[in-house]
Amino acid sequence: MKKKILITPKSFFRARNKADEIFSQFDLDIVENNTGKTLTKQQMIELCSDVDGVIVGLDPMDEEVIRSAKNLKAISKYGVGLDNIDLKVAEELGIKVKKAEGTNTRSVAELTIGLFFALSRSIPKAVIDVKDGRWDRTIGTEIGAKVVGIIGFGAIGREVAKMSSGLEMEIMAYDPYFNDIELTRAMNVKMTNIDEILEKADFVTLHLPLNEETNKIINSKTLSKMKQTAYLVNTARGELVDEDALYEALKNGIIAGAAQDVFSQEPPDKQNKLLSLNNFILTPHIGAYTKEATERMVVISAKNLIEMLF
Ligand SMILES: NC(=O)C1=CN([C@@H]2O[C@H](COP(=O)(O)OP(=O)(O)OC[C@H]3O[C@@H](n4cnc5c(N)ncnc54)[C@H](O)[C@@H]3O)[C@@H](O)[C@H]2O)C=CC1
Ligand SMILES: O=C(O)CCC(=O)C(=O)O
Repeated sequence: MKKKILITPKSFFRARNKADEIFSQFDLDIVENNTGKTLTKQQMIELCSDVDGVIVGLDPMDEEVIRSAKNLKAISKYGVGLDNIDLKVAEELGIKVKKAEGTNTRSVAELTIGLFFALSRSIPKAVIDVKDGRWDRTIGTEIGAKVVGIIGFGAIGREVAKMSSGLEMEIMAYDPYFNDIELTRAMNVKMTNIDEILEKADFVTLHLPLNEETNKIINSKTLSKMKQTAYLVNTARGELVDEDALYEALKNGIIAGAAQDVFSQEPPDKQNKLLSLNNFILTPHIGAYTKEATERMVVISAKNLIEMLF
């Protein structure tokens, strides 16, 4: 029987041909998000009203959207963060949910390491300076032998650890749900508590999911435990960091700098105070935006949806 599906992520359509090979074997009526943007809740309610399945990016799939989608049987996440999907309601209604596990691990880890360098050598400032006619040779710091503190030791956290090890960094990690001691020994990673990470790390990097437990895990109290010379890097989710507290910490020299790929509101408001700070750098949620990762996300999210629907 024909199934109607909705595909929302903009970058899905760049590698669309990879999914067509999979879709062509099934009887599908495909609706596409042609706005080129993340959809609003109202748009999701309208577009999901009669679909059997959805491949969803960062668009809201909250309780109201899910309950209003009367035919919905499957949600395939284009990516790995499930924080935009109300998993409890989906479970209650028997709607299957699957993420495209591991598809963007390498890309996010590479961006994270790139942000370490961007911060430690003030690369964004240096580019702007020279283009604006200033020859200001800022003295940075080396990364080798510095301590990286990884909060969330899942797929991306472990990939960052591997790359940090190649840079000869000392590696610490905090993850209350990770207990493969053999692996951490083999990787030369010290598993510890969050306080030791905050107190000792030169780079604190976030790789944990957003949920009730982790919302604002970085706040004025945790920031105050960090070294004045330390950098915070967030390529996970904006809401993990209290942005007002981060602004105060950066402005008052509580920490040296921060980089974010993600914001609690995307795109951030032009008035967002963080954007006015020289020691704050950012990228527009491009962690998974590589040719390789998007192709993997397209293939796996398409396969996952088909598996759940047929
Ligand atoms: N910037 C971007 O474009 C992307 C961002 N992400 C974000 O990165 C996150 C991590 O992705 P993966 O590593 O693939 O997920 P994963 O599920 O493999 O790893 C997450 C790890 O966090 C740990 N964790 C859970 N609660 C924790 C807590 N309270 N404290 C410390 N650790 C905790 C889990 O035990 C798990 O090991 C995603 O949830 C997503 O929000 C993921 C992909 C792309
Ligand atoms: O870039 C995307 O659309 C999704 C990437 C992401 O944030 C995730 O995988 O959770």
